[in-house]
Amino acid sequence: MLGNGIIRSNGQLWAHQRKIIAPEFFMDKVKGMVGLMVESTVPLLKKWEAAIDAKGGLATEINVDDDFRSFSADVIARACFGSSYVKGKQIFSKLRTMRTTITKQGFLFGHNSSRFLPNNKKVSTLEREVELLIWETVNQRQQECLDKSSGQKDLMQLILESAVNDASVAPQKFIVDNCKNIYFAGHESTAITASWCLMLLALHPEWQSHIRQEVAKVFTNGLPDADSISRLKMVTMVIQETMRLYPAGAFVTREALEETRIGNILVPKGVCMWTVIPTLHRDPDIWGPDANEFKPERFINGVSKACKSPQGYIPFGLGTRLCLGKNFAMVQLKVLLALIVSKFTFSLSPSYRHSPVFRMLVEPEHGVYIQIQKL
Ligand code: HEM
Repeated sequence: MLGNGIIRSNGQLWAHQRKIIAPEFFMDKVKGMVGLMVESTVPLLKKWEAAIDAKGGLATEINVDDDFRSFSADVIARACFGSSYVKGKQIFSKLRTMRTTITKQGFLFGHNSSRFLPNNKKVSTLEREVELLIWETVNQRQQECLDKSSGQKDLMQLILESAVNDASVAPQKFIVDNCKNIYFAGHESTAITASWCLMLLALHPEWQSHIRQEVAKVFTNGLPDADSISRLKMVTMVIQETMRLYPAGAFVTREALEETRIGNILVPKGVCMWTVIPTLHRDPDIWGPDANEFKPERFINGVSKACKSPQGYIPFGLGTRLCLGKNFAMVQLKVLLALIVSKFTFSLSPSYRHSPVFRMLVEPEHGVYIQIQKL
């Protein structure tokens, strides 16, 4: 599903791809995207307001998941690719179907290649359709770049140039694989984290109040900007605690490139090690006896004071392969949560059924339903 893009590649090819993509998500670049993140939040806020108005202002049930997916799809498409949302939306929905089809077969990443399995035929068809759509978007983007000849290059343009200039890679595969990687890594992980945040905030109205007070103090004119976003301490703590309890990415994997000793375990060359993030994040030896409870206050003095070991908290992984969208995801989540909580009050709907499920990412199996009212 992810081809040979940045997520699955190693060695020279990985280093080359990381060098192109990572700078696009450095904090100074991300700070410049706060405005477009706010713009992408507005339709969601309006949609929820209209739903409440339609009920005469009474508490209204809302399923948040699809709206969060649309929001993060919009942000990533506009921030990185300048592509039209309509095409982006089709790509995301096909990638999502691929992800759920693959995980139905019980595989983690990649799928059994036997063409006799009925689901594999579906996955291959979806794969072809996704590649075609991405390629159309690339062509459209190439034309836009020619028309505008703008000095500012976005991620799509950088990937395009790199593919054309590098003789060691097949340009079409390089572009399609990396677009799929960014769409996949950047879109659903953020949307799912936002769903878990709303579920936990719905259960903890006192944290909605803390966020509201903070937002009132920090935002001028009720809207975030690059400076005020970095001062949202309560919002950050809520996101950190949510990602401790429900990290969207469930595993960090590493292959031993040579025989390696870890403590008193000898890991033979070629063995792949999987660290299960949710287990680590709920280990009472690292987090204390309240490890299963939602307590954002544990992060008040930062991650290093919240747990016994800095490697005990890894929602974005660690080391050289640390998630390169970490800043982008955090800022996006802060904008979204701050605006929602400053406009609405909400509780968990009786329709919500708690069932975290692993489908490459850990998501709420039946979605998150809330009862929401305007403030
Ligand atoms: C809340 C949202 C997100 C979570 C929980 C998350 C989590 C992760 C995790 C656990 C890894 C593996 C790190 C490792 O192996 O040490 C990872 C890698 C990665 N993430 Fe994210 N991520 C999120 C958002 C994003 C966004 C928004 C983007 C891009 C726009 C992104 C792009 C990537 C890429 C490209 C990698 C592979 C990095 C490499 O192998 O060099 N992620 N992410």
